[in-house]
Amino acid sequence: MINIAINGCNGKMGLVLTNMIKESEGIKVISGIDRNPGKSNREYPIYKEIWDIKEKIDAIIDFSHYSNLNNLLDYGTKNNIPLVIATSGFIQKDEKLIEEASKKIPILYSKNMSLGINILVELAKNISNILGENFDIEIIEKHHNTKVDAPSGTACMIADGINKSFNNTKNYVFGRKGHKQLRTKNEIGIHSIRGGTMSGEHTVLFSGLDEIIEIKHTAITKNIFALGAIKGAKFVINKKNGLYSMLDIFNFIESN
Ligand SMILES: NC(=O)C1=CN([C@@H]2O[C@H](COP(=O)(O)OP(=O)(O)OC[C@H]3O[C@@H](n4cnc5c(N)ncnc54)[C@H](OP(=O)(O)O)[C@@H]3O)[C@@H](O)[C@H]2O)C=CC1
Ligand SMILES: O=C(O)C1=N[C@H](C(=O)O)C[C@H](O)C1
Repeated sequence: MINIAINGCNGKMGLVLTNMIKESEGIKVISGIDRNPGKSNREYPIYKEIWDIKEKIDAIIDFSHYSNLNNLLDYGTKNNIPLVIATSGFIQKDEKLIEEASKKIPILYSKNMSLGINILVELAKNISNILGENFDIEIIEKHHNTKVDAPSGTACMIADGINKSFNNTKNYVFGRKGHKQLRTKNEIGIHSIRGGTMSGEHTVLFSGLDEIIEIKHTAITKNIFALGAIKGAKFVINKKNGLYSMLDIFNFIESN
């Protein structure tokens, strides 16, 4: 049995993950952490501080807030606990900290836990390699009206993937308010839409002369992210120190 703590257990993903783990074999939530522990009733204890966890846990799944990162990494590295980090909104400096911590413990970090998005990133890289500079690339992401960070981590992950195909020469342009010049060839536009209960939609547009290629992924429910996180926890607990992505997991699942 794999014993899990959920960081951000009172949030939307915390609830979906709790319910999905209940129906999964070989894995159980035994602790939760959230800044307002009394807000929800769960079948496991909820702590305000990660340092208060009393149970013996095998891994932590983090769907919380980017401001929690230091505590999470400190706790993980000091207690030798593998981490699945799904939270978004980190800046480059934070990602450097994740990389550093992964020298001491195994960390699975992915801005999107779904299989589909990870495939979309690979497709977008391939399309970019084929099209070269001839098409303008824009990414549009749509999420629910309670999402606190913009652009989505996934939109950045897609942009970073595409940028690799251009030897990291592209600039990112977030919206175009106030722009008084033409779009340049070396930009990737990133645009955020917020509304209702959309679980997450990402579209990449490759716009050329008189033709458009569009690839889109839609998360129909949040279950897909929870499922990926569960696979992530099962994967990461048996790994050596290092930084892993969902692509490592899908290879792992195929070969097992
Ligand atoms: N990688 C992936 O596939 C996915 C990643 N995510 C990411 O996971 C994170 C959580 O998503 P979601 O569950 O929808 O968000 P919620 O806001 O619903 O949940 C976050 C939880 O963390 C708590 N929290 C703890 N510390 C803080 C803090 N310092 N500031 C704000 N909140 C804090 C919140 O408390 P309170 O309610 O009091 O604010 C809340 O209970 C987000 O970053 C989101 O982008 C989401 C889905 C998929
Ligand atoms: O906040 C969300 O809901 C999501 N956040 C992640 C992101 O920022 O990309 C992943 C997913 O799109 C849902």
